[in-house]
Amino acid sequence: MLAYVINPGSTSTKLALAEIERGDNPALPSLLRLKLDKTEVMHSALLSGPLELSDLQADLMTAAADWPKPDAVVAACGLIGNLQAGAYRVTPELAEWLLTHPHGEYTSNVGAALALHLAESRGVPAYVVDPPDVDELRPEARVSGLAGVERLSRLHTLNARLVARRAAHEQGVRFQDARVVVAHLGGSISVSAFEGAKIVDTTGARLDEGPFTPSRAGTLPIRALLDVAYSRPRSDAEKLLLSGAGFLGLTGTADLRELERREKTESRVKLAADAFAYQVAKNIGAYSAALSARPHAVAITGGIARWESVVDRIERQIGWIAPLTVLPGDLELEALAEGMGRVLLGLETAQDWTPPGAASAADSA
Ligand SMILES: Nc1ncnc2c1ncn2[C@@H]1O[C@H](COP(=O)(O)OP(=O)(O)OP(=O)(O)O)[C@@H](O)[C@H]1O
Ligand SMILES: CCCC(=O)O
Repeated sequence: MLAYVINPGSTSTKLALAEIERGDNPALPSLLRLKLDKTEVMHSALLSGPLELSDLQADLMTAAADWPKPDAVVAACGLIGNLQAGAYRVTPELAEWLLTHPHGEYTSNVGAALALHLAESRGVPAYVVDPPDVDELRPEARVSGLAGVERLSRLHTLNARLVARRAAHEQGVRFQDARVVVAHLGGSISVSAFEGAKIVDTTGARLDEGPFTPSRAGTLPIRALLDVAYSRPRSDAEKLLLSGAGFLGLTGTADLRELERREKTESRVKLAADAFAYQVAKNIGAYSAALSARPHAVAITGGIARWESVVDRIERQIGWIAPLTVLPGDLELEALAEGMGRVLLGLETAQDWTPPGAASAADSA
């Protein structure tokens, strides 16, 4: 099977021609064979209007001009409304909804429109896979200690699901039978618990919970949070918590490659790295406890998984919980291709998207 794969980013769009086949292990049917021919289309500004969209559509058509006809086109997408994980058919309504209801700074809001354009030009269907707001939380995971405040599911779904599946397969366990904890350690961070192929609990990835990040504060003591909130306007508080905290606030830089070099000679940097590894380990422990039994695997991914001494510290602390899989960087193109492949190969069924709220409005009518 062939698919065009699109992953829009803030400065470029990653594209791939993916060849996807069934693997040869009948015990692990979703362990697919994947060949990706990757390319990158640069764009100078965040897309915000129809002109920029048509420019990018034209760029992608040029990049894929010589590619053979695919069976489908698949793209990453933004928030589409608290759904189950998996593939969703892109309709003109979904593409338009993502462009006109962008929640937050999700550059991938444009993904569905790009996929639809390329797919229509080739006469094949378009899909999006595993949006960031996939919501499969246990009912009790939703409840906070303050009535009316719900915990949200918003995470690095694409990468985390792929990494969870690979970690399960590494232990010889089918994803739907596995319990896995995934820590995505990138520019933003989420730690999530997977059971029965569902994301049953997560720290979330933005103004939610979890470890500090290169420039975000992560979970804070409530009294400190109140001090921050009451000492400045909300927008300044958000700016501080999202882009003036974490490693940046503790050491003066969010460049972790630089900190990796400095940690041997600077006690302040070593303490920050110790604290980061400690917070990640504690969250892995907490999300292991969200599972019904000991996890089959723990996995670490994202750019920070390249910082070897941090990974070593984490492994020393959580090694007793389960074997550790380390997959540095992000594998979003692979995740999109595999998600598409599972549908094209008949291992999963694609779902139809309805706008958030449409079902409940219909129910109450
Ligand atoms: N070799 C390395 N050693 C230490 N840190 C590294 C290394 N390589 C990358 N990083 C850090 O990883 C982080 C970037 O991770 P990643 O590329 O996963 O982030 P992103 O894609 O920008 O964001 P996100 O993962 O939240 O979508 C940066 O803070 C960078 O400093
Ligand atoms: C998945 C969410 C990532 C972010 O908002 O940083």
